[in-house]
Amino acid sequence: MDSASFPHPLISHVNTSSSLHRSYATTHQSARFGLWKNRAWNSACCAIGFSAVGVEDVFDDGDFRRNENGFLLGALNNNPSSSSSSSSSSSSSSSSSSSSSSSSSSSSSSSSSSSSSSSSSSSSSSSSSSSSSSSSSSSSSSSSSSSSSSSSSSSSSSSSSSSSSSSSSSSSSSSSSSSSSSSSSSSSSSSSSSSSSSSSSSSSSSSSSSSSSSSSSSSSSSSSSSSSSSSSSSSSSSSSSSSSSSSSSSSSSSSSSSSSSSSSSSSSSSSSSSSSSSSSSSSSSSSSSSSSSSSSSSSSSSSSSSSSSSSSSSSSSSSSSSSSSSSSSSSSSSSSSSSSSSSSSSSSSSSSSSSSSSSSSSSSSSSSSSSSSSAAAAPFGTLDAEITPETTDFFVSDAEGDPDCPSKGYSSIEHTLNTLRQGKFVIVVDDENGDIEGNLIMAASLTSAKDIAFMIKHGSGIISVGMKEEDLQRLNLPLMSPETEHEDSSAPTFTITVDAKYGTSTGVSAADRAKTVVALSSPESKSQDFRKPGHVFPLKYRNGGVLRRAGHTEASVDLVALAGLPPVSVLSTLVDENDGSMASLSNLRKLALEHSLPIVSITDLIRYRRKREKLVERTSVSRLPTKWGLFHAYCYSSKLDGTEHVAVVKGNIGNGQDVLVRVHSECLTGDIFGSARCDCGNQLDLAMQLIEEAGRGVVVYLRGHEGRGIGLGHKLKAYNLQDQGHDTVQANIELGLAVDAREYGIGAQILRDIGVRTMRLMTNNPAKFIGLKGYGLAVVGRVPVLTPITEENKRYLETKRTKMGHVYGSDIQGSLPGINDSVVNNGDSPDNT
Ligand SMILES: Nc1nc2c(ncn2[C@@H]2O[C@H](COP(=O)(O)OP(=O)(O)OP(=O)(O)O)[C@@H](O)[C@H]2O)c(=O)[nH]1
Repeated sequence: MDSASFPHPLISHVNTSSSLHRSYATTHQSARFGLWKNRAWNSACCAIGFSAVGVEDVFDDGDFRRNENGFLLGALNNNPSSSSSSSSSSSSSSSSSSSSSSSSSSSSSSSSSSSSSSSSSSSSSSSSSSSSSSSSSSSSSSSSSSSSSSSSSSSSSSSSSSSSSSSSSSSSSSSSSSSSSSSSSSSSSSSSSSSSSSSSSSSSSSSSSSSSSSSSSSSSSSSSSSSSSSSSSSSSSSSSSSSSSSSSSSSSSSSSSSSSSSSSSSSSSSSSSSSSSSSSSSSSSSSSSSSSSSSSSSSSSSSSSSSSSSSSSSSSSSSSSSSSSSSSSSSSSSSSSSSSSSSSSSSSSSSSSSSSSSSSSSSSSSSSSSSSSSAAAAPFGTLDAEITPETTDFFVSDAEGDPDCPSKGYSSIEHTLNTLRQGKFVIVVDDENGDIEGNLIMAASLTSAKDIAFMIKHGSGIISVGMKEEDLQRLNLPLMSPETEHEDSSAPTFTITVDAKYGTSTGVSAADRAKTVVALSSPESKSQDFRKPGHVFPLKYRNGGVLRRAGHTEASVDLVALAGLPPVSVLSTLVDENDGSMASLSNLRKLALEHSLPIVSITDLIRYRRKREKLVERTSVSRLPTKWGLFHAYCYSSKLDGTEHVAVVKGNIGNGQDVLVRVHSECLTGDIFGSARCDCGNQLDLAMQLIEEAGRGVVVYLRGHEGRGIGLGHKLKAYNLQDQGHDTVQANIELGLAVDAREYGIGAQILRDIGVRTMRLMTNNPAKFIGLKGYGLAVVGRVPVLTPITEENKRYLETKRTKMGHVYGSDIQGSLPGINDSVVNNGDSPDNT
């Protein structure tokens, strides 16, 4: 009948921990080349998102553009290590910068950085990164920066100034070196420098220099930090980490301090890493900054600056190593600082396995910095969070499946509807990735005694009737257990049972039950036409149907309604005729074959409905000046539940190509009150800032996503559990709630309505880019949204990485539902989850 679990991938990307523990692939190569053919991936994508190609057809005007690098062609940074750094400029004193280390058993590391500038383009990225270790040779890293200059006064103005400055800085590049010591910087021109540090057994040093930027009034400073370590790795690591953390804190404070001078966003990040065992090497990072008037980039120890007027920037980083992945062992982390996005230069290294990444960085804006700075910076090394450049090649897939086609082995929706119109049964199966449940369903209005006998023979014996709320109210049929409706969205919603009063005897025979079912389907029926309790079990359909809950009740009513029949269904769970257990998929298929019944998947039904129904309505648009700049606010109302969502739009979306997009889940505590428990507020700030800098983009703010869909009250309860030792995933489970009940279809439709066609999505969450694809949208790039890691949020972030598949690095270490899970928990910081 209806035990379908709420966490259906198409509805609420509820990431059960099991599904979340799956990783993309065991290797990056497989991530790059094998993933798309991976059936699990396909089904995950099919289930959660939609094929860009397929949906394009639906909307007709979808215009999908391939990544210019081409699918699968772009360099995937599969070097688990990378280096990152970021820098910031700050007001007077402080410094920034960061770095990461890499270890190499032997010797030196070189770093190079390159800066690239791009002028006009909106995108920029700066970056950072972490380090890598390689047993053999060297690693290099360097990186980049972002700048912020600050000037003047108010925070608001300053933020805009920072934005301008950072907008001027653009791009990042990365260089990578592979095995040997060479480093190549791929992308662009300008300066590169290298620094090297070496240490004998292990050392890490990081040096960074930063450049300053000054903007009109304010100053800038540069600083460098370096850390070195000596032999003992532990001490070195600790020292480096502490140094880095201190640098980070200083940088974060610098960001805030810069905010004092002007608030600009700047930020910094640092990272350090320590390698546990063997060695460490250093990396240097450089930062460059640009200001509106001048820009410079510098890199590492010696800084060379290039100036070009407006744009510029810098960054690069990379490291490489042949094979070892540092990410797991040596942890490095990075953080953020301002700027960037987009254009990534993907440089890649030549060597087989390594590639580098650079990335961009981010920052927190002044306003957010308060929260970030309020919490002590965490010692890095707990979160493997390399910052990477925007990537373009790991989630645009041809292999998502065509939503017009049924899943393999299932009947099409159209065929199913035709069958229902003829008064016949169909078998409805919930997601084959979960526990299978098959139900025999048909239109209640067309049910005969023979049909009920068939259901009794093959089913559980319980005959249920799916009904809409208004019909239940008309018949005065309250829920048997009202509290379950809200507390447990996965629970079937049985009302009190009934028998038709007229023309029946005991109510239990097939004929009597058929009469009851037909009576329930009649719009003319009244409450007094039924005896209560009885032998038929009405079930309350949740408004929105399978788009809200992927249950058999909703599926059956949706199908009957789509067939043009009164929206009342009859359904019964199919069981194994031999032992009474739940019928297996093969049993279901056998039954379908024997009786020529269509067998339909709820996943396909959801896809079918989503393709055809508009779920949001634009209700108003207004000008919205913000502290970041001028935006326009678009209000949308969900047709499913009336929730109002907002999209904040910058610039002219135009042809909708390559739009910088953030789909942000509501987090009252983080977004409004600056909670340091999570990174939400800082991410929102950063997204707004980056869009302002880009001059074009959209933040969709999804209400109802609070606490990953569990609501504010539950989230606060989850906080308490986390204070008692649970991680964020365990806390939700402990509360009996979904780990992640969010659904992104509404967000996708809002983006579509605004005119977005292809987007560079700012997220670290794979579920998001999967969930947003389709609807005539394609995700052509990912822009990491990395903000400072603090003592308060580091465990949360680490849990997101290890248990929820969030991707922080250049390598794909996160998980995606449906992909094997051997890699995710790779040993780093297990106790942090
Ligand atoms: N249940 C629960 N929800 C939380 C907690 N901290 C933040 N959230 C919610 O998590 C949601 C944000 O999800 P995240 O996983 O942080 O980030 P994301 O949006 O999935 O991914 P990004 O795009 O990378 O930011 C918001 O709705 C927050 O309210 C927590 O401790 N428990």
